[in-house]
Amino acid sequence: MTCNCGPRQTQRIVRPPPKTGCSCGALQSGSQINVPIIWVLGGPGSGKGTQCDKIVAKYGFTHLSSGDLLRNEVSSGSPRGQELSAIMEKGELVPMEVVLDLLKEAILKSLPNSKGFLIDGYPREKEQGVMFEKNISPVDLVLFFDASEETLVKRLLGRAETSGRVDDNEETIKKRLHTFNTHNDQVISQYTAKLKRINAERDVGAIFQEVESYLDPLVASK
Ligand SMILES: Nc1ncnc2c1ncn2[C@@H]1O[C@H](COP(=O)(O)OP(=O)(O)O)[C@@H](O)[C@H]1O
Ligand SMILES: [Mg+2]
Repeated sequence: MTCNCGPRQTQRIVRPPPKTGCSCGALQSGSQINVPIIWVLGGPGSGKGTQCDKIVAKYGFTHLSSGDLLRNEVSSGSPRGQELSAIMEKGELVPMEVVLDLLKEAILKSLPNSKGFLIDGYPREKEQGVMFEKNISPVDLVLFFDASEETLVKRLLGRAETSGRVDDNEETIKKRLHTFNTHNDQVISQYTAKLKRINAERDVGAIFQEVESYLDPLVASK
């Protein structure tokens, strides 16, 4: 017996067109991003937050930390926040869609007034980077703060004394470092010309000088 409804597999997913002229489908609102987008990468404790604060002070960029967005969701007490909390306490990565949604919402909210975006601690996995560029915007620059495991542990244990973060304890730190090391090489290997590998063992000021040498030309060219 033949059936004329056609095999289910052939059903197409039709994406709605973006509301404005952009054919790449980035950002559902149709808003174009014409300010710099910078990913800030590095192991936990490598100084991403510290450098982002200095970048914000000089360039007025919007700093979005995926970790902070997630921690805000946790402290909102929503059911999604409770699930996230359990994952983060284990030092594991939360589902990709959740982080991407939170970032997208935050970018859209700040877009009208932003001079640029620092995306701190994202992407953690190769696929997260692919999804970001597909769904939000291409990245302009990838800053990678490179420090040894020994330095990272030392700084995080220092931060633990004041941060109150549930994941700043020795056992979770080790798991976070393991998670980071497992994924990071794959993430950064995707980017060649845009990737700036910065020696993060130095003092805060020396590191920032190098950061400025990448951001000044970028800002001038946008
Ligand atoms: N270049 C540096 N030298 C020494 N300590 C640093 C440096 N950068 C950051 N720190 C300290 O290390 C800890 C982790 O820094 P943070 O910026 O929170 O890292 P991340 O955001 O990458 O996890 C903080 O206590 C911070 O003050
Ligand atoms: Mg941080």
